[in-house]
Amino acid sequence: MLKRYNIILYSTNKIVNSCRYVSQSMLKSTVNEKTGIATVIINKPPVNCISLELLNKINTEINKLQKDNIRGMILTSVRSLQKVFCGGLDIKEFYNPNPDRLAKYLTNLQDTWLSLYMTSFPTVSVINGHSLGGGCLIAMCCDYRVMVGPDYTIGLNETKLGVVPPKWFQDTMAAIIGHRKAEVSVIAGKTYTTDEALQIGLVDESSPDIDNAYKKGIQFLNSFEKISPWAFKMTKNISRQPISQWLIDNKQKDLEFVFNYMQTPSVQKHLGLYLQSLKK
Ligand SMILES: CCCCCCCCCCCC/C=C/CC(=O)SCCNC(=O)CCNC(=O)[C@H](O)C(C)(C)COP(=O)(O)OP(=O)(O)OC[C@H]1O[C@@H](n2cnc3c(N)ncnc32)[C@H](O)[C@@H]1OP(=O)(O)O
Repeated sequence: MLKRYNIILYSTNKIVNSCRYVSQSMLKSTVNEKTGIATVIINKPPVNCISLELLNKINTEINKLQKDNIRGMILTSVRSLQKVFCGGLDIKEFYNPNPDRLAKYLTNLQDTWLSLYMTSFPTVSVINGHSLGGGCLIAMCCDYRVMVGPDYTIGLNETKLGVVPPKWFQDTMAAIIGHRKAEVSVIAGKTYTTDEALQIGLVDESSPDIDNAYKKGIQFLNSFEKISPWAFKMTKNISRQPISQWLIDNKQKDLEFVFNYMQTPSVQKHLGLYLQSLKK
């Protein structure tokens, strides 16, 4: 049986020297057997945008780590992408969608958010690049955020695409920076530089480089060495349960609403224009 570990969601290849397992595509996950800390690296060039397949992998991995009783996790993006932590949900999943696949996607998104938001072990996102829309969401699910800077941006920018960030996206942000600041932020689809994100409390620490950001993440996880895993889990659960319970209670309603809403001509038109604007 492994020790209890913390998780840092982070993008690097060289930190972990003692690997329990590594999956080769889209998501690399390693557990340092000495420290019990998992490093989960998103590796989906060019911008780590989240397709249905990547979503499945993230959810499966979190659930695996949950069973392995790790001490903590770092979540990050592969270094070779250089300037992107996560470009958000894959807009192509929403544009002219296949209805079956869209339903699967939205269900998986709900489940992955629930898994990552409610992990029983501590989690850190090492945000080593831009982190927009769903990218900001997964970073916000973690217990601690260290963002590399100064030139990257983070935020829930959905309104800029002509879509509405669902209630649980907005609640996740409000729990971190407070209702008023979150409201102003999501309405305008605001994105923040590393310094601005630090100032409003969207991230906990900043760092000029990735290695240092990773060290800060590890320090955060090590701060739980003397905390009982049970006390950690129960306290986090009490803190986050009101937000997660809303989704658990309203999953089907939320799914049906978003499923229909995403396919309306007006949303499709906006998504098409946004996709076009991203093309080189
Ligand atoms: C009553 C209740 C109401 C509730 C209603 C709810 C209904 C709402 C439904 C909610 C679901 C919708 C939520 C969506 C959340 C999101 O995540 S939307 C996406 C947000 N992300 C973005 O806006 C980022 C867009 N990308 C960029 O800004 C840049 O690409 C970058 C800064 C990340 C990186 O820049 P750079 O390195 O210069 O790369 P590019 O050349 O721009 O991109 C390369 C390549 O990737 C494609 N691409 C980029 N991002 C995405 C993406 N998110 N999805 C799909 N594809 C993407 C880009 O088009 C380029 O493609 P080509 O190489 O040109 O083919």
